[in-house]
Amino acid sequence: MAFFTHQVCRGFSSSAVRNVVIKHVTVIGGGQMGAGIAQVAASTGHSVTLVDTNDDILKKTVKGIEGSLKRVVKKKYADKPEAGEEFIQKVLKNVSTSTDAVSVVQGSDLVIEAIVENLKIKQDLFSQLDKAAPAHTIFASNTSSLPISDIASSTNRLDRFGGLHFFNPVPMMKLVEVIGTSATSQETFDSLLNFSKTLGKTPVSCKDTPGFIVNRLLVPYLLESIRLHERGHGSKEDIDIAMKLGAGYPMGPFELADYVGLDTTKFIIDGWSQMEPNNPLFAQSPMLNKLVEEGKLGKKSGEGFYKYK
Ligand SMILES: CC(=O)CC(=O)SCCNC(=O)CCNC(=O)[C@H](O)C(C)(C)COP(=O)(O)OP(=O)(O)OC[C@H]1O[C@@H](n2cnc3c(N)ncnc32)[C@H](O)[C@@H]1OP(=O)(O)O
Ligand SMILES: NC(=O)C1=CN([C@@H]2O[C@H](COP(=O)(O)OP(=O)(O)OC[C@H]3O[C@@H](n4cnc5c(N)ncnc54)[C@H](O)[C@@H]3O)[C@@H](O)[C@H]2O)C=CC1
Repeated sequence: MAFFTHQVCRGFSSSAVRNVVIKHVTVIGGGQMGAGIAQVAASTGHSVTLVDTNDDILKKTVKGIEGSLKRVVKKKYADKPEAGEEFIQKVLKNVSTSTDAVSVVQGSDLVIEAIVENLKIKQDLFSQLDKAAPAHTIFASNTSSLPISDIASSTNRLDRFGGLHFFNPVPMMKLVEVIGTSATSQETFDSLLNFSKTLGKTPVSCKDTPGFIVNRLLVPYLLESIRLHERGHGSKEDIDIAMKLGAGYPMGPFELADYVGLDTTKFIIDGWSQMEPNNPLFAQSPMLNKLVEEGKLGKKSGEGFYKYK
């Protein structure tokens, strides 16, 4: 259920929106990001419905959340294993699953989309949800690289649409980028900022520009690392060691690209190179393209630049 503060809604089309205190969250996409977002929301007392395309994926996602929670409690409840187990069960009770996004959004204050990085697929999803969700429900995309305004254009709730960009692995990474478009209402933006804080994260405000802040800097760096290797100027192992020990990064660029997912990395650079074909920062990488074509998508598929068990 939603609760509203009694503020005046300034100059936006919706009559239904005030600052929404978010209690029930629908997370769409149970992959790496959706699982992490659902886990963190459920751990901070929100009731969460997690949606994916089939029950096998959802079972795997919930198992993954349980595994991640075990890692969290191992540290947090090191001296009190029973309290740790109790915490895990409490969190898991806050999570339900569904393969029918349209039916579950009816009870949601916030929908966070974390499906494949493809504009048309995201637009199709939101267009359907827009017809089913209550007026007060805020929609947010976790897109890495697509304009939020383009995704939102498939709906009639432009004032109640924003970006919530989390980082991988969500349980560990403290940042959330909150993105407002020119049509996002102040009330929606504030609700998203407040929600990020209730998750224990630190939000930063971003404009709806390509890659927001982090990815606009990070993705060209990842691609330039791959190009450096393609030019024969360093092995991937040496480049990874160099950036960890020479620049203090927790992962080298090849480890990180594998961790993010090579398909997602390629989706990002494909979109930007189409938008600005002459920008050398957004140039394609034959090596990245080949790996994705071979289904080597990084850690999640068992092989990318490196092999994983
Ligand atoms: C593409 C986009 O749109 C945006 C993005 O997300 S870009 C990617 C941003 N992310 C990064 O840059 C990540 C960089 N890497 C790191 O910060 C770290 O390597 C890391 C936090 C992922 C792992 O830390 P690490 O010290 O290198 O490795 P590791 O020993 O496995 O983990 C340390 C602890 O982190 C915690 N941890 C790591 N992953 C976890 C997870 N998924 N769930 C819960 N806990 C986790 C655990 O407590 C773990 O301790 P245990 O080994 O006892 O389980
Ligand atoms: N991987 C990363 O490091 C980050 C990714 N992102 C963004 O988050 C989104 C998801 O990325 P990942 O979790 O890495 O992808 P992923 O490939 O791990 O998971 C995507 C999930 O969405 C599901 N899905 C696809 N279409 C669907 C639909 N129509 N309805 C319901 N479920 C559907 C898939 O079955 C899959 O389980 C992308 O937009 C990506 O750009 C954002 C931050 C970091």
